[in-house]
Amino acid sequence: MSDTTAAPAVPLIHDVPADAILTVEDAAIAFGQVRALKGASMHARRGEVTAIVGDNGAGKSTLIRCISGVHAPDSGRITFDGHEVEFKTPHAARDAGIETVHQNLALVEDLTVWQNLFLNREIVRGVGPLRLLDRRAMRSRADEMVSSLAVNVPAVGSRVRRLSGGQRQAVSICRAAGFASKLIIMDEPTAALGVQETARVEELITRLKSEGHAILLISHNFAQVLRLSDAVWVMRAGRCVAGRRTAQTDGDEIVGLITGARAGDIPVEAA
Ligand SMILES: Nc1ncnc2c1ncn2[C@@H]1O[C@H](COP(=O)(O)OP(=O)(O)OP(=O)(O)O)[C@@H](O)[C@H]1O
Repeated sequence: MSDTTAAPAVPLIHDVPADAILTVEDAAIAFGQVRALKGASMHARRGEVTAIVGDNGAGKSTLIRCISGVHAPDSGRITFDGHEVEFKTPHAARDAGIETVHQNLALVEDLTVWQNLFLNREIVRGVGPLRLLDRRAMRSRADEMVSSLAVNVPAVGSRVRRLSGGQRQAVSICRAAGFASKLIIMDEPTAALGVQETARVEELITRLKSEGHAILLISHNFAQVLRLSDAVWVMRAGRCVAGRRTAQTDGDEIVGLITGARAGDIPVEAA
């Protein structure tokens, strides 16, 4: 069964469509006494924007940190691109094709756009023990990355500290998209942006989707979620309590699911 809105006939955690690139099943993690995830299950399909929404403290960031190798869940299972995975580090997740655009963007202010694009994945050249950074190759590849995504950044030689919030976000997204990523996770990508910059970043997200990237989007902005996403998962108190095709839901239902005014319908084990 491929429709997340349908009631499961058997007590599976949830039904997973054949084109899922990511599946999280029953992920749990505690930080001391705090059970941040209590058996969260969700999936994301290839070539779609999948949104995760929920109130503050619902577990959204923790869930994406488990997917992106920042935290190892205490229990549960994550399947990515057809394989069960246990990422020990963000680097391992990146190697598998999962890129994350964090809220703090992780850019170095005093470095240029191209240096940030290649941070920790520099191109080196040389023979034998003599290894040199290939600045020319990185600059030219950076130019290609920026122009292929048509992102609104000035020359790749500009220092990040001179860029606007939207331009920084674009650099960060460009970095995530530029390295053959299969899944791009974005945590509140427009929270700090103005109206026009938000529109540009949303265009960029739509373009990445049309190029085949799967995108996992955390956003508190319901209008944005309804505009951009194909599917939406609602988290409450450490669980994904409902999954919907976005076209089949609306803001009222989502708010009700977030607050608990509407019961969730994904079966979960007892607390
Ligand atoms: N490293 C940590 N140590 C202790 N508690 C944590 C840690 N990370 C998250 N938590 C707790 O886990 C719960 C879920 O937090 P999380 O940040 O995942 O929620 P969220 O849905 O992303 O919230 P927000 O929308 O406010 O960012 C919260 O109670 C939070 O305080």
